[in-house]
Amino acid sequence: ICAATKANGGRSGSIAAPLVTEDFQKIDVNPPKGTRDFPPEDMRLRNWLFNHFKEVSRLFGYEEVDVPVLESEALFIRKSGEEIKDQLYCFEDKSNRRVALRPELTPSLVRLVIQKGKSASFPLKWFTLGQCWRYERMTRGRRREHYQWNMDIFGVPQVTAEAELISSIVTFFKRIGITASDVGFKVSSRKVLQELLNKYGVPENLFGRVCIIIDKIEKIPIDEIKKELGFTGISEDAIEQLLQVISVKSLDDLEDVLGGAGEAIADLKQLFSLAEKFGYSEWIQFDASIVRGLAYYTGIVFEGFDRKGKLRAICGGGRYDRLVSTYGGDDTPACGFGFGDAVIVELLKEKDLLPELGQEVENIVCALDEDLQGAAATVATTLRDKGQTVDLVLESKPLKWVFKRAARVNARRLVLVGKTEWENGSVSVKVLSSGEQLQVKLSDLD
Ligand SMILES: CC(=O)Nc1cnc2ccccc2c1
Repeated sequence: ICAATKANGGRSGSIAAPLVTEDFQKIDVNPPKGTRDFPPEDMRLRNWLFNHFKEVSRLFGYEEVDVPVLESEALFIRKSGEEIKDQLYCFEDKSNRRVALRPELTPSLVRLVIQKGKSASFPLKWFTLGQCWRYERMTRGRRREHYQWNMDIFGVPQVTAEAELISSIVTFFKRIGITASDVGFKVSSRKVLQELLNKYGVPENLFGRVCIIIDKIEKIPIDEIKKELGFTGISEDAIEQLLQVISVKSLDDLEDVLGGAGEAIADLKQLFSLAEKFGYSEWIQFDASIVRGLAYYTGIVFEGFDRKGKLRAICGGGRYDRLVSTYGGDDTPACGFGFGDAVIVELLKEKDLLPELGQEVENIVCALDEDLQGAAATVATTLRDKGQTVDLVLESKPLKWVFKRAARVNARRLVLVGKTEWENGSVSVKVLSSGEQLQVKLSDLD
């Protein structure tokens, strides 16, 4: 108990102005830079969104897992020039361990898969919802945390895995009223780049770096891209070919450039035909310029976008077949996606699809005078034991106050405990919508 409260005999509030000792100064009531509080009305929207995330994951038969927000820094040290690494929220703890607040969830899931090792019965279909962090210079005023929904499949090399993941996101969108005319998915495969780099004899270990540079194609000028690609040591005409191949507009054009024999074409063709069967063809389109900004993707990559082009990517994911082995596990195929809680809310606002979520309480229970407070407590407990929500008035208040509160918490009915009724075991119930008032025996209250 802080000193100030102790000085008041352990109670704070109504006595003479609470003593504030010199030990405490006024605190800043805002949350740390780049972070958010969730007061009740924001928390209702967040729970609404997260319940849809979780319901969809369960609909698809995925199991929920959780991993710590704090991880060893080593989990996120990758030498591929990713933005996520520059912004790592890392520090040294009191035992001189290098630790980090996770910037994403996938590495932790992979760590857990390896930890489970042989005891894991594949395929694993996991989902999780967790807060992720980045440390950005506040110059950009961007957020330093967001919540991410992830669904991942371990142990399935076929494209059916990616097809099912996209289907789960389409299911989510449809549940909240978003249609294929609002959003779409751009789909490509990193095997396109891989086949091209192999053709030019570019060493495998440059693959991640090249992808990260290409991912910036819309964000920095093209000759900056060329310069950065040049630094990796790949040849001029390889660079020309690269930039040419990521601008093709259709799978057929891609086939002309790459030839029809490669895995990239085969995977993408299979994905588009599965999309037909899953019923989400009108949601997806091939877009060779999609690489995504994480180094570890190795195959199909996809991202959800708003067709008006006003917002950043809504979600994104893909196949990462080498990550488990890179971290020291067996050679396990894997794919998954991340879906943040920020852009989707902007989209819902845009489309006027934000739900109206008020507090819902079934009963307000109130004693009509203070020596019936105990009786009110009994009534509240009786109702709560029947699974009814009760807002029990905890101090004696004028009836006008009680009616105002009933309106604010959107109570369905008022349960008033009065002297005479209570003497014959009854309470008076007022249904607020109809104004109907009736005497009810406590035993009949439901
Ligand atoms: C729009 C938004 O808030 N993005 C966001 C916010 N915080 C993050 C934190 C870690 C990684 C990615 C993040 C992304």
